[in-house]
Amino acid sequence: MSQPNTDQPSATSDAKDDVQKNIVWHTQTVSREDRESKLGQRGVVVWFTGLSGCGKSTIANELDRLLIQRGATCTLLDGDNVRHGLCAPPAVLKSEHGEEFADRFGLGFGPTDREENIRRIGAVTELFASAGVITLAAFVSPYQRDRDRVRKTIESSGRAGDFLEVFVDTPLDVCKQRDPKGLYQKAMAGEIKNFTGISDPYDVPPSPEIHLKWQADQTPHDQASQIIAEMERRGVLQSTEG
Ligand SMILES: Nc1ncnc2c1ncn2[C@@H]1O[C@H](COP(=O)(O)OS(=O)(=O)O)[C@@H](OP(=O)(O)O)[C@H]1O
Ligand SMILES: Nc1ncnc2c1ncn2[C@@H]1O[C@H](COP(=O)(O)OP(=O)(O)O)[C@@H](O)[C@H]1O
Repeated sequence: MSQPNTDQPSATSDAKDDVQKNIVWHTQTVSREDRESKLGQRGVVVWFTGLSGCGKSTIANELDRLLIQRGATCTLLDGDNVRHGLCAPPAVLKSEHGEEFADRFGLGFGPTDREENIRRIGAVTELFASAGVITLAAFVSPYQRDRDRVRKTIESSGRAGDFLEVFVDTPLDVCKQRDPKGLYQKAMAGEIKNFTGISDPYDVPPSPEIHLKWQADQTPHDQASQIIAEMERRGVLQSTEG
């Protein structure tokens, strides 16, 4: 957070400081541990990152299904869906809230908008994880700095190891070939700007907890099972055996 300018305080910065001073953290009666113990699980965040079309949604959906099947309480936040509500673009907000509001709070794909997108989603995953829910999040999240900030948020409200970064490492050429929504076609034709992998950068995670390297013969079920095995190995998910 930036320090206030004490030499020439402006009315605006004073007002902002006052707002902050008047917001006080309230400790809750029911603890995170109480909630986790009731659910019989640890509230962790499994964060999928990778290019559009790499398989984040497909694998996350399969993982969600497998976790539910074994009795876990989990939820799935997915980029395309969240960008219809919590992180809607200006055009969606405009009719209901007006142009000024839409310009201020609507999100696109520029670097600052992606940063705010991931910040909002990170805050939501923290709320779910604090409630003891296994939270799956599937977002391009191309910037390492933004992903690291979410990790810090999750681990500082819970424990080290509560954030698992899953890098869905599918080559750009395979993603382009799949092109399930026709977006690469449009991006290559210059019809979509700032498209990750084409006209926008992607920071390869240097040390993800789980690295899903593309192999032609691997199914989404194989990859989701690999994640479950790694969660068990790390002790963040109870094994069903024994
Ligand atoms: N410019 C650009 N770059 C990347 N992706 C784009 C873009 N424009 C639209 N889309 C579609 O929006 C989905 C990505 O949204 P995210 O919220 O995951 O993006 S980000 O994390 O803020 O980078 C992404 O979803 P997935 O294909 O599921 O990854 C695309 O369908
Ligand atoms: N092993 C695999 N894992 C994930 N997706 C796969 C796999 N093989 C093929 N696909 C296909 O690739 C596409 C991936 O799209 P999607 O899951 O929406 O990716 P993302 O969410 O990363 O944009 C889907 O059409 C899916 O059926």
